Amino acid sequence: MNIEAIMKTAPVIPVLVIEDAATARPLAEALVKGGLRVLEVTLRTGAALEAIAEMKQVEGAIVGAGTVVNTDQFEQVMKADAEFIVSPGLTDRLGDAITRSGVPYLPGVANAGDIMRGLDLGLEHFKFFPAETSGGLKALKALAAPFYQCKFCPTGGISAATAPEWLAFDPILCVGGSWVTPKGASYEQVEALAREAALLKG
Ligand SMILES: O=C(O)C(=O)C[C@H](O)[C@H](O)COP(=O)(O)O
Repeated sequence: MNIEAIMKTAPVIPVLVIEDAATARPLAEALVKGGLRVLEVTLRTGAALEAIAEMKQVEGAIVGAGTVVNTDQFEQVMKADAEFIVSPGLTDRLGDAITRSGVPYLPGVANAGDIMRGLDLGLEHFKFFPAETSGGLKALKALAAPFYQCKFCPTGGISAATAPEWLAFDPILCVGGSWVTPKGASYEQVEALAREAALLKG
Protein backbone atom coordinates (compact mmCIF):
# COMPACT_ATOMS: atom_id res chain seq x y z
CA MET A 1 0.00 0.00 0.00
CA ASN A 2 1.35 3.46 -0.79
CA ILE A 3 0.85 6.45 1.48
CA GLU A 4 -2.05 7.83 -0.58
CA ALA A 5 -3.96 4.54 -0.32
CA ILE A 6 -3.31 4.47 3.42
CA MET A 7 -4.56 8.06 3.79
CA LYS A 8 -7.71 7.24 1.83
CA THR A 9 -8.58 4.17 3.90
CA ALA A 10 -10.54 6.13 6.53
CA PRO A 11 -11.21 9.83 7.21
CA VAL A 12 -9.45 9.72 10.58
CA ILE A 13 -6.10 8.29 11.72
CA PRO A 14 -6.20 7.80 15.49
CA VAL A 15 -2.95 8.98 17.09
CA LEU A 16 -2.29 6.54 19.91
CA VAL A 17 -0.16 6.81 23.04
CA ILE A 18 0.04 3.29 24.46
CA GLU A 19 1.30 3.01 28.04
CA ASP A 20 0.66 -0.71 28.47
CA ALA A 21 1.25 -3.12 25.57
CA ALA A 22 -1.42 -5.45 27.01
CA THR A 23 -4.06 -2.90 26.00
CA ALA A 24 -2.79 -2.60 22.42
CA ARG A 25 -4.61 -5.51 20.84
CA PRO A 26 -8.11 -4.91 22.34
CA LEU A 27 -7.74 -1.20 21.55
CA ALA A 28 -6.87 -1.95 17.93
CA GLU A 29 -9.79 -4.38 17.73
CA ALA A 30 -12.18 -1.69 18.99
CA LEU A 31 -10.87 0.88 16.48
CA VAL A 32 -10.98 -1.52 13.53
CA LYS A 33 -14.47 -2.72 14.51
CA GLY A 34 -15.57 0.91 14.56
CA GLY A 35 -14.20 1.38 11.05
CA LEU A 36 -10.81 3.01 11.66
CA ARG A 37 -8.20 0.62 10.25
CA VAL A 38 -5.20 2.92 9.99
CA LEU A 39 -3.53 3.29 13.39
CA GLU A 40 -0.61 5.53 14.32
CA VAL A 41 1.27 4.35 17.40
CA THR A 42 3.43 7.16 18.74
CA LEU A 43 6.94 6.36 19.96
CA ARG A 44 6.34 8.35 23.09
CA THR A 45 6.19 5.40 25.47
CA GLY A 46 8.35 2.39 26.25
CA ALA A 47 5.48 0.13 25.19
CA ALA A 48 5.20 1.54 21.64
CA LEU A 49 7.29 -1.04 19.76
CA GLU A 50 5.58 -3.96 21.43
CA ALA A 51 2.21 -2.27 20.86
CA ILE A 52 2.91 -2.07 17.11
CA ALA A 53 3.68 -5.80 16.99
CA GLU A 54 0.52 -6.60 19.01
CA MET A 55 -1.75 -4.42 16.91
CA LYS A 56 -0.44 -5.99 13.73
CA GLN A 57 -2.07 -9.26 14.86
CA VAL A 58 -5.50 -7.63 14.47
CA GLU A 59 -7.10 -8.46 11.17
CA GLY A 60 -7.68 -5.43 9.00
CA ALA A 61 -5.42 -3.12 11.01
CA ILE A 62 -2.81 -1.06 9.16
CA VAL A 63 -0.31 -0.13 11.84
CA GLY A 64 2.21 2.66 11.54
CA ALA A 65 4.71 4.32 13.84
CA GLY A 66 4.37 7.98 14.80
CA THR A 67 6.76 10.46 16.42
CA VAL A 68 9.69 8.96 14.49
CA VAL A 69 12.27 11.76 14.70
CA ASN A 70 15.61 10.09 13.88
CA THR A 71 17.12 7.22 11.93
CA ASP A 72 17.70 5.08 15.04
CA GLN A 73 13.98 5.15 15.75
CA PHE A 74 13.28 4.45 12.10
CA GLU A 75 15.42 1.29 12.30
CA GLN A 76 13.63 0.21 15.49
CA VAL A 77 10.15 0.57 14.02
CA MET A 78 11.21 -1.29 10.89
CA LYS A 79 12.19 -4.20 13.11
CA ALA A 80 8.71 -4.02 14.64
CA ASP A 81 7.30 -4.20 11.08
CA ALA A 82 5.55 -0.83 11.11
CA GLU A 83 3.63 -0.43 7.84
CA PHE A 84 4.05 3.32 7.56
CA ILE A 85 5.99 6.08 9.29
CA VAL A 86 4.80 9.45 10.59
CA SER A 87 7.07 12.25 11.84
CA PRO A 88 6.14 15.55 13.44
CA GLY A 89 8.63 17.29 11.11
CA LEU A 90 11.06 16.57 8.29
CA THR A 91 14.85 16.44 8.21
CA ASP A 92 16.93 15.65 5.13
CA ARG A 93 18.69 12.82 6.95
CA LEU A 94 15.58 11.01 8.15
CA GLY A 95 13.62 11.81 4.99
CA ASP A 96 16.40 10.41 2.84
CA ALA A 97 16.65 7.17 4.86
CA ILE A 98 12.90 6.56 4.79
CA THR A 99 12.34 7.41 1.13
CA ARG A 100 15.25 5.16 0.10
CA SER A 101 13.64 2.29 2.05
CA GLY A 102 10.36 2.68 0.15
CA VAL A 103 8.22 2.52 3.33
CA PRO A 104 5.17 4.80 3.09
CA TYR A 105 6.06 8.06 4.83
CA LEU A 106 4.05 10.98 6.14
CA PRO A 107 6.38 13.69 7.46
CA GLY A 108 5.14 16.77 9.24
CA VAL A 109 5.18 20.19 7.56
CA ALA A 110 4.08 23.59 8.82
CA ASN A 111 5.39 26.00 6.15
CA ALA A 112 6.45 26.33 2.52
CA GLY A 113 10.11 25.52 3.20
CA ASP A 114 9.15 22.23 4.86
CA ILE A 115 7.02 21.25 1.86
CA MET A 116 9.82 22.16 -0.56
CA ARG A 117 12.26 19.98 1.38
CA GLY A 118 9.74 17.15 1.03
CA LEU A 119 9.32 17.75 -2.69
CA ASP A 120 13.12 17.56 -3.05
CA LEU A 121 12.89 14.07 -1.56
CA GLY A 122 10.10 13.10 -3.98
CA LEU A 123 7.37 13.35 -1.33
CA GLU A 124 3.93 14.84 -1.98
CA HIS A 125 1.95 13.61 1.05
CA PHE A 126 2.36 15.45 4.32
CA LYS A 127 1.06 15.69 7.84
CA PHE A 128 0.17 19.35 8.52
CA PHE A 129 1.36 19.71 12.12
CA PRO A 130 0.47 21.17 14.54
CA ALA A 131 -2.60 21.94 12.48
CA GLU A 132 -4.67 24.31 14.61
CA THR A 133 -1.79 26.31 16.05
CA SER A 134 0.01 26.60 12.69
CA GLY A 135 -2.80 28.77 11.40
CA GLY A 136 -5.54 26.20 11.00
CA LEU A 137 -7.41 25.48 7.81
CA LYS A 138 -6.87 29.03 6.58
CA ALA A 139 -3.09 28.53 6.64
CA LEU A 140 -3.26 25.14 4.95
CA LYS A 141 -5.48 26.55 2.19
CA ALA A 142 -2.90 29.25 1.52
CA LEU A 143 -0.04 26.70 1.49
CA ALA A 144 -1.87 24.20 -0.69
CA ALA A 145 -2.40 26.76 -3.47
CA PRO A 146 1.20 26.84 -4.77
CA PHE A 147 1.74 23.19 -3.82
CA TYR A 148 -1.34 22.07 -5.75
CA GLN A 149 0.04 18.53 -6.24
CA CYS A 150 0.34 17.85 -2.50
CA LYS A 151 -2.08 15.99 -0.22
CA PHE A 152 -2.37 16.49 3.52
CA CYS A 153 -3.32 14.90 6.81
CA PRO A 154 -3.75 17.76 9.31
CA THR A 155 -3.12 16.71 12.91
CA GLY A 156 -2.99 18.58 16.20
CA GLY A 157 -5.98 20.16 17.89
CA ILE A 158 -8.59 18.59 15.61
CA SER A 159 -11.80 17.18 17.12
CA ALA A 160 -14.94 15.39 15.97
CA ALA A 161 -16.57 18.83 15.78
CA THR A 162 -13.91 20.49 13.60
CA ALA A 163 -12.85 17.50 11.44
CA PRO A 164 -15.65 17.92 8.84
CA GLU A 165 -14.49 21.46 7.98
CA TRP A 166 -10.98 20.17 7.33
CA LEU A 167 -12.16 17.12 5.40
CA ALA A 168 -14.23 19.31 3.09
CA PHE A 169 -11.02 20.76 1.61
CA ASP A 170 -10.04 18.62 -1.35
CA PRO A 171 -6.27 18.23 -0.76
CA ILE A 172 -7.02 16.82 2.69
CA LEU A 173 -7.33 13.04 2.43
CA CYS A 174 -7.72 12.39 6.18
CA VAL A 175 -7.11 14.01 9.55
CA GLY A 176 -5.20 12.69 12.56
CA GLY A 177 -6.24 13.02 16.16
CA SER A 178 -6.28 11.61 19.64
CA TRP A 179 -9.93 12.37 20.38
CA VAL A 180 -11.05 8.83 19.45
CA THR A 181 -9.17 7.34 22.41
CA PRO A 182 -9.75 9.63 25.40
CA LYS A 183 -7.94 8.69 28.61
CA GLY A 184 -9.96 6.24 30.67
CA ALA A 185 -12.39 5.34 27.88
CA SER A 186 -13.64 1.75 27.70
CA TYR A 187 -13.13 -0.29 24.52
CA GLU A 188 -16.87 0.05 23.86
CA GLN A 189 -16.60 3.82 24.08
CA VAL A 190 -13.58 3.80 21.76
CA GLU A 191 -15.47 1.66 19.28
CA ALA A 192 -18.42 4.09 19.36
CA LEU A 193 -16.12 7.11 18.87
CA ALA A 194 -14.36 5.31 16.02
CA ARG A 195 -17.68 4.51 14.35
CA GLU A 196 -18.64 8.19 14.50
CA ALA A 197 -15.22 9.23 13.14
CA ALA A 198 -15.32 6.67 10.33
CA LEU A 199 -18.54 8.25 9.03
CA LEU A 200 -17.15 11.80 8.96
CA LYS A 201 -17.15 13.46 5.60
CA GLY A 202 -16.27 16.86 4.44
O1 LIG B 1 3.42 12.49 18.62
C1 LIG B 1 3.37 12.93 17.48
O2 LIG B 1 4.23 12.75 16.63
C2 LIG B 1 2.24 13.66 17.06
O3 LIG B 1 1.89 13.51 15.95
C3 LIG B 1 1.51 14.51 17.94
C4 LIG B 1 0.07 14.23 17.66
O4 LIG B 1 -0.18 14.40 16.32
C5 LIG B 1 -0.81 15.08 18.41
O5 LIG B 1 -0.49 15.01 19.77
C6 LIG B 1 -2.22 14.66 18.21
O6 LIG B 1 -2.91 15.78 18.37
P1 LIG B 1 -4.22 15.92 19.24
O7 LIG B 1 -5.28 15.24 18.45
O8 LIG B 1 -4.38 17.39 19.34
O9 LIG B 1 -3.95 15.26 20.55
